[in-house]
Amino acid sequence: MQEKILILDFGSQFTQLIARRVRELNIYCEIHPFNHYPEIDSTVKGIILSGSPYSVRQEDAPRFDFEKFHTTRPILGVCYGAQYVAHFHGGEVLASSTREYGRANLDFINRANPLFKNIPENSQVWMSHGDTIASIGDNFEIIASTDSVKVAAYQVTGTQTYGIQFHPEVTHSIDGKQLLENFLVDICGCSQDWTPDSFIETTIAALKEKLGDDKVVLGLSGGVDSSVAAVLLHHAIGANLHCIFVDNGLLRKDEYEQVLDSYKHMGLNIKGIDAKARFYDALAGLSDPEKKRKAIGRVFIEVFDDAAHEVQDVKWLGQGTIYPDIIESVSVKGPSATIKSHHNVGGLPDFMKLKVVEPLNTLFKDEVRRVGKALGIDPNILGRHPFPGPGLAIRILGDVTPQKVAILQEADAIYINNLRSYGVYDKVWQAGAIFLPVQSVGVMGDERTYENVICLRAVESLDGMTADWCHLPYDLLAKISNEIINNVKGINRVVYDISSKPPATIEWE
Ligand SMILES: Nc1ncnc2c1ncn2[C@@H]1O[C@H](COP(=O)(O)OP(=O)(O)OP(=O)(O)O)[C@@H](O)[C@H]1O
Ligand SMILES: O=c1[nH]c(=O)c2[nH+]cn([C@@H]3O[C@H](COP(=O)(O)O)[C@@H](O)[C@H]3O)c2[nH]1
Ligand SMILES: NC(=O)CC[C@H](N)C(=O)O
Ligand SMILES: [Mg+2]
Repeated sequence: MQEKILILDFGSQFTQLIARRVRELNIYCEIHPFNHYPEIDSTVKGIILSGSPYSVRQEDAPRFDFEKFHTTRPILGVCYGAQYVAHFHGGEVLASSTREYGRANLDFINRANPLFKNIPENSQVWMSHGDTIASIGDNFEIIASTDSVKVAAYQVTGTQTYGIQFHPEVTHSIDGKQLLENFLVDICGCSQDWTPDSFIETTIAALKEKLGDDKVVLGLSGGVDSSVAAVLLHHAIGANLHCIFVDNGLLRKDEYEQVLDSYKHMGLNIKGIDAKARFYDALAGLSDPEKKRKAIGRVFIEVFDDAAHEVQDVKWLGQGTIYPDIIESVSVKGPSATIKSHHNVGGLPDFMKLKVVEPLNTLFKDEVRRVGKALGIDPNILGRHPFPGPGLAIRILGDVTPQKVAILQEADAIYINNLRSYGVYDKVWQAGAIFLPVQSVGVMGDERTYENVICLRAVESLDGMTADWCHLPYDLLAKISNEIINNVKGINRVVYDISSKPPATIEWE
């Protein structure tokens, strides 16, 4: 059985980052809401309590059953997690006079404590809190301090429960990774054997057992996630995997033909379905982003359902869902406020009698790429920028028409080809052109024009959850702008998006 670390989420913006750091140490972990987690069985080697936007002093602050785990497993409370344990066990948490946000140095460290093994004097840590642990219970021992935060780290004496006020998961905590490794390896006893190869081996074995001789239909999009999912399933069930690639009329220029061709070379059993008209019909007259997404999701399901009937006796629908898709749709206080409906999360409609198989639903994107590499998948497929299932429909603001799609495809192709020829495509996490339904005045060949605007978007990111806009070179932007305005009929202005996520999102709808 796969050993793991459980991360209980109290709503911190850094919870995912904790998970990433744990995974980087080749240790498997799962995030669960503080009030809704699976059984703590023998595979759970330790528990991390996340930070939170709440204060432990608030009436409605998240509470959980700490006594249940205390002394049964090593526990590391981070920020809110540390404050929580201190506050309810003989100590006191108060509002500090100033909010402490940023770098600090540990001017006292108990070097004999295993949590601080190999961590140098004065180690820089990163703080983000408005409350402070003013006093601790008798059986607590301070194991690190800064000049303004006396209880920067503590241990509950005689137990393996620790609390730290700073955030080891943030890279500004220079020795944060070492501290996490100390906790996970030395204190929890994790074996660091979770690698792409071990993932592939256990996943293929588990898929074989789960699927037996059943047939699976998988939506293949040409993207990284579904490609890796398809190859894993292909290893497990061979010819019983039936891949379907839908031309929804919302793909990039020439993508349908190129993708079909590259998959045929991989030995996958793949069928292309031209459903352009069905998607355009469903989108006609819709301009609300959520309505557009819902309509696309519905048609996808209908097309998959038809395809499944054609194959006959299909029991499963395969999907390339990855971990962030799932995390984004759960929250610590009930279902999260929906920011965008990702069409592949949330289950299938009742009429579809298929069970869902999602071999990658515990992986982050970079882990999916590593697994794909270990499976020998073409680097050109693995290196592709993420492209949303609803495709160009959510990059055309407002209503979608085949004419607008054609304009956007041309502009987008010029943009992406230039990123490639300039050698920056692989440095960018994701790029795409956006069609703005805004007309502005221009002048071309002495004639007045009154045409639409294309916005270029390019971001850097690790997993799509947060993102910064890319500082693309001016000469490259100038070349792209020129080419688009000179070659794409209907466009007379190009702008560049300089918003980061949050508060903006990567896609515009
Ligand atoms: N045109 C399509 N044809 C068939 N299935 C699709 C299509 N577009 C999306 N899907 C399905 O929806 C899932 C979610 O799409 P998503 O874009 O998140 O993942 P992806 O395309 O596999 O990877 P990437 O994030 O790199 O684009 C895919 O894994 C795939 O199963
Ligand atoms: O499969 C998908 N179905 C969707 O409905 C969807 N919406 C956004 N995305 C992709 O998710 C990442 C984050 O996007 P946002 O910052 O726009 O939310 C980015 O990589 C987006 O391209 C989607 N992918
Ligand atoms: N990052 C945190 O967990 C913050 C905890 C608490 N809300 C505070 O401000 O101190
Ligand atoms: Mg995609």
